[in-house]
This record gives sequence, structure tokens and C-alpha cells, in this order.
Amino acid sequence: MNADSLDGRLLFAIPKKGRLYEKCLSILAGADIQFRRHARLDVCLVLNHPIALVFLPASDIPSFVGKGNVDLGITGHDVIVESQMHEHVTEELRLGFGKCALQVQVPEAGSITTVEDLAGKRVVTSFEVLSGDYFGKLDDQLQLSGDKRTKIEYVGGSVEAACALGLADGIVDLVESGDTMRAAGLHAIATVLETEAVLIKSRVPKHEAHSNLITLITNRIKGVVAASKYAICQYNIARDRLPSAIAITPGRRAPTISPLETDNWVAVSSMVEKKRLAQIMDDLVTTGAEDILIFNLDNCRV
Ligand SMILES: Nc1ncnc2c1ncn2[C@@H]1O[C@H](COP(=O)(O)OP(=O)(O)OP(=O)(O)O)[C@@H](O)[C@H]1O
Ligand SMILES: O=P(O)(O)OC[C@H]1O[C@H](OP(=O)(O)OP(=O)(O)O)[C@H](O)[C@@H]1O
Repeated sequence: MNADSLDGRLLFAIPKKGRLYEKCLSILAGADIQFRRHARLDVCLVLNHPIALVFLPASDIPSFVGKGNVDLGITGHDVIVESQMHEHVTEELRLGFGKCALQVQVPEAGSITTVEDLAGKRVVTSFEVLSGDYFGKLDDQLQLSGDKRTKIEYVGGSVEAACALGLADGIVDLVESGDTMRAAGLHAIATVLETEAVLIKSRVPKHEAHSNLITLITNRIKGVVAASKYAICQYNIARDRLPSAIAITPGRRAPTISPLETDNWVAVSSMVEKKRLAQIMDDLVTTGAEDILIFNLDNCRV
């Protein structure tokens, strides 16, 4: 591939590995963005749209998009703020995966139990900007100055080992399940930032040439994300119980209600949030609904 083959194409950055990679591939498939990635090549042409995918480290994507080298990207909200690119990109869409929290952690067995105890000591992290801001404000509040202020040190990985190795009194790192933190004998004492994967767009004006394609891709991805969050709930209920059933499954706009051949019974079909499914089914049974069926969505536009 030469540079000419990218001419006129929208450039879309995708994390090349790590926690976000697999989910990004299923989003691309759901949005019918077809490509064949050749081994070792980090740029590939999309077969059915004037788009080229650029596979980059998640933490580099905010600056590529923010500086305008790339039009669109998927990455974590955390690395956008850390790379100080949040004013140079637009977060178009939250994607509902890559959810975790950047937390201050200290040894479970130690004497430090609050961030005020940790202030002025040594903190190791891969997020030196966010940690620097957080502890900078805390140091100001506690009126720590000069060498009494918190010392933030950057490491590129294995942050959780820093306390055991004697490099740090506390760390700032991402926590999802908490397994890594607990395995290292640490516990969280504060949250610096909540994060999830987001679709970002460049604010550099030259990208307006691609605005129709960006809208199309954004809407398709929005459909894929909504399909993963919602299911269709269908059930039968006696007409006189309908008001209480509708209160349980109001739908996004309104439920679809169809008459049944049986007197005074109706079938109801409604979009419901997957995370509330079990409770919704319990409540429907209590209110007299029968034949409750749940259907997953492959894709949708809402
Ligand atoms: N445990 C996790 N659960 C959910 N999302 C995570 C988790 N860890 C990281 N992320 C998200 O994925 C992004 C990329 O993190 P990941 O650890 O996969 O980086 P990476 O590109 O593999 O880099 P490296 O392996 O060099 O740390 C993070 O910025 C964050 O938004
Ligand atoms: O709370 P948990 O579910 O254990 O997840 C947290 C861990 O996940 C991330 O690292 P990852 O495993 O992606 O590897 P990395 O350290 O190489 O980035 C993060 O840096 C934590 O170490």
C-alpha cells in the first residue's frame, strides 16, 4: 500500500491490541465495515467504504485524532484526558465497554488509609497527568509546599508491583474487577476518574469534508451499541391489566400492543434494558403477564 491509496479516505483509528481490541472488531463488524488486515500491517483499506483503518496503541489515538492526522477513533476516555486532548476531540458516543475506574491504591496491611495520609509521599502511575492534577489539588488544600509535596513517578506498566518493590507508598491505576489490585495486596482509597471506551472525532476543520461519512458511521455504531444494551420483551396479558404492565415496560417511545384472538387479551412488545431484565420479568409475572419471551437484538436504529 502506498500513501496515494489513502487519498480521500476517512482515517479511523482502532486500538491495535489490549483490552479494547476485540470489542472494537465486533463494533466494526456490526457496522458492516469490511476489511482484511494483513499480518504486521497497521493500516488497511475498508472494502465497502472510502475508509482506511489505522491500528494504533490506545494511548496514542487521542493525539492522532486531536492533531487532525486521523478523523475518527475509538479509545478510552481516560487516555483522552491523560493526553490532554479532551479539548481537541469531540466525544461522539460512549460505547458501553472498557468500563473501569482510575483509582488511588495503597497496601491493605499498611498504615495509610486516606488520600490525605498519602499526600506528600511517593505515588507511582502510568497516568502522571491525571495523578499530578489530583495530588496537586490535594497538596494545595493541605498547604504542602516544596519537597513536602506528593512525588509522582511514571512507570509504563506493572504499576501494581510498585509498593511491594519499595518504589511507592501508593499507586494510581485502572481497576475493573479488582483482581489485579487484590492479588497485589492493595485496596482502593479514592477514585480519580471513571472511564469507558468512546468514539471520538477530530475538531480540526479539514475533517468536515468527511462529515456525511462520519455521521453514517456514528449512527451505525450507535445502533450496534444500543442493540447490545436492549432486548425485546414480548408477553400476553389481559386487557384490564394492561396499564400496570405498560408501567413496567413503557418502551423507548411506547410499547406495541396487538389484539389476540382470545377475548380481552393483548400481546405487548417493548424494548427493555438488558440489565433490568430479570426484575422486569418478575414484575410482569406479578402483574398477570403470561408467555413472556425475550429476544436479543442483532442490530437496531433508535
Ligand atoms: N481492566 C480493564 N477493564 C476495562 N477497560 C480497561 C481495563 N484496562 C484498561 N482498560 C481500557 O483500555 C485502555 C487500554 O488499556 P490496555 O491495558 O489494553 O492498554 P494497551 O494498549 O494494551 O497498553 P499496555 O498493554 O501497554 O498497557 C485503557 O486506557 C482503558 O480505557
Ligand atoms: O481490576 P482488573 O479487572 O484486574 O483490571 C485492572 C488491570 O487491567 C489493566 O491491565 P491489563 O490487564 O490490561 O494489562 P496491562 O497491565 O499490560 O495494561 C490495568 O492496568 C490493571 O492492571
